[in-house]
Amino acid sequence: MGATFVQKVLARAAGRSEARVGEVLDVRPDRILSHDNTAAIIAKWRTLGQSRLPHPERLAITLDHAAPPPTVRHAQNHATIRAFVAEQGIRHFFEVGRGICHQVLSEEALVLPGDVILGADSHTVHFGWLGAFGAGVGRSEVAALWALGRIWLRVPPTIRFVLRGRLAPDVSAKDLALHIIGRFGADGGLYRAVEFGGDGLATLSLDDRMTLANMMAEFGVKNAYLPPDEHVFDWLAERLARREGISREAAYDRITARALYPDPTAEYEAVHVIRLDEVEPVVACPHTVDNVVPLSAVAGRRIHMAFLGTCTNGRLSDIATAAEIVRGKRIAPGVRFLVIPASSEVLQEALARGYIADLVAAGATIGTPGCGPCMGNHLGVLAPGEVCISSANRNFRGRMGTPEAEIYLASPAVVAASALAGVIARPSPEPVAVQQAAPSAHV
Ligand SMILES: CC(C)[C@H](C(=O)O)[C@@H](O)C(=O)O
Ligand code: SF4
Repeated sequence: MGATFVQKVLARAAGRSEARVGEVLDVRPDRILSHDNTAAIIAKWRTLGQSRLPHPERLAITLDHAAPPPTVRHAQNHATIRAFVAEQGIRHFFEVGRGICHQVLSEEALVLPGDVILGADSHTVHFGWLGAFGAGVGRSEVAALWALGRIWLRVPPTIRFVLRGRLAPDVSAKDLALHIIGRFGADGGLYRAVEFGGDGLATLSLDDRMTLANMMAEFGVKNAYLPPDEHVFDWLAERLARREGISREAAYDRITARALYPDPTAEYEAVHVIRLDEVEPVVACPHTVDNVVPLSAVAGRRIHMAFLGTCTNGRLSDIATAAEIVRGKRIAPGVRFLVIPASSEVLQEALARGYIADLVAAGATIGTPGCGPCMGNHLGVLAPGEVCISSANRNFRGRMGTPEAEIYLASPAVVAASALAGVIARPSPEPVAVQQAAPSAHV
């Protein structure tokens, strides 16, 4: 019998030739991620009697969740992390403004196909976009990982999604992810691995693949996996070559050498075929990500803020889409349109291509690359009674500040179109009529 991706990748990281589903393995990750929560991990690690990291090169730390720091407490937190980074000689450290951990580690080619990355962040499943095993773990686990370099992981069963066809032009990878979560439930993938396959996969851009893998955290999965192709290898090779000062060819060889693919005879818990051309624009309504309805069911709902950003949809293609929609127009009175690029690389490219100028001319506000108000830390939280349309991945009650606000999740195109219309809107050249009576939040 063949093996799934997760069986192969965990077996290799445990120094074994194979692994059965349900087996607990002693896994050695290639990379250990943490961010602003690193200070809490340092404290736990010290209580384990530790004072020197045995493998500082395996760590990667970003300052992104409250960056720049909004309070003295946050600033002190960052200062503690910087002191630790200097003390332990941690090379892979990314300052305020560099961007969100998942985006930055991808751009820096610090995670390669076939790698195992564990992070103190639930969206570490993101790295499935490039064919790595990424999983979130708790802060205590990270402290133990720093000390021991190993952790027990149970090999999960796998659900396979076979993608066929192509998404319609007004449908995005965000709609696809929400479609899956809405159909199978927010716990549909609990302690499961998901694998994507099928000829539809090749039609997804790299940004789309990142969005899809990232959103699988909201499906409850242990990890997500998309088989890496030459587009992924090329994207990484250029970056790895730059970072390591090696030739592109040498980087390419290193990247492809460890890529893993499931066997055609692998056993799956379930296989679902998704016809991409049947996926429609959707919105996740407050206050759960699986409260998914067709866009038309909530179109016309009055909004106060439109937020474009996060590790889910803060990339160049997302900003390009938004810029195209608002170019030469003005955002609706009474609406704030907040745009926060996922990284400094995204911001620089968006500046060079004129997208930021278009957005600012239309009345948008641009924030420092990072998480922004995604989890309610700073940079644009909501007031009681306010409604936000957001390109993020979570709409839990209280997520962006007050429990009395409502968050609707949608694609970047819908976020931008809604910023113009002042109501949840489908991107369209036609003017959108404001609905007088707002429909219930729980449509
Ligand atoms: C702060 C961090 C631990 C958290 C996570 O694990 O996902 C955050 O990134 C989030 O999106 O809620
Ligand atoms: S952007 Fe949001 S979801 Fe992503 S890591 Fe930051 S807080 Fe978490």
